[in-house]
Amino acid sequence: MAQHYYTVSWDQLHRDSKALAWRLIGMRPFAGIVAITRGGLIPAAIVAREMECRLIETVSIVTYDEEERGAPRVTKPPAAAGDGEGFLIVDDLVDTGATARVVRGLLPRAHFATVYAKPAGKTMVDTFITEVSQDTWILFPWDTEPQFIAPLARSGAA
Ligand SMILES: O=P(O)(O)OC[C@H]1O[C@H](OP(=O)(O)OP(=O)(O)O)[C@H](O)[C@@H]1O
Ligand SMILES: Nc1nc2[nH]cnc2c(=O)[nH]1
Ligand SMILES: [Mg+2]
Repeated sequence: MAQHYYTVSWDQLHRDSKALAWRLIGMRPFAGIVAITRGGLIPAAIVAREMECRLIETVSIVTYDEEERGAPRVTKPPAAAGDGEGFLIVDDLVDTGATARVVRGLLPRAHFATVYAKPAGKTMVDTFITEVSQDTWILFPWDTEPQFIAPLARSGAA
């Protein structure tokens, strides 16, 4: 179980994904983007919009069940990205790097970008925006919803 949680709002995800696009835009024109589903879908859409890229491919890979890690399982390989030459891979985050290792094996020549990164996996990606500690679990807006919190005075703090 994670020691800390880092909650990312829709606004923040949009800002951080745009920052990723800023970082990538000068690198080279990419022929297309490969989104790693599901987590990479929304960051990939934001990056694609900023880079005016209209060719989006997907690779589907399942590594976690909530916070429980398993062996990465490819449920749909990328169909039209060859060996990755000229393509940009986008995922929401790299944690241990296990998912990235498998996708790099499928698309060895692609540029790999994530919005968030943890220390154990960050060397697996070429570009990322924000680093969090290894014992932090990132909570994305699609995994959360606002809820009522009791006033401090009722919590025994006063
Ligand atoms: O670096 P790793 O330790 O491999 O972890 C990173 C991967 O884990 C999450 O995917 P997940 O397997 O939860 O599937 P999802 O994208 O469908 O939520 C996340 O979206 C990354 O793809
Ligand atoms: N939502 C989420 N999925 C993950 N998969 C691997 N690490 C994480 C994380 O920190 N947050
Ligand atoms: Mg994922």
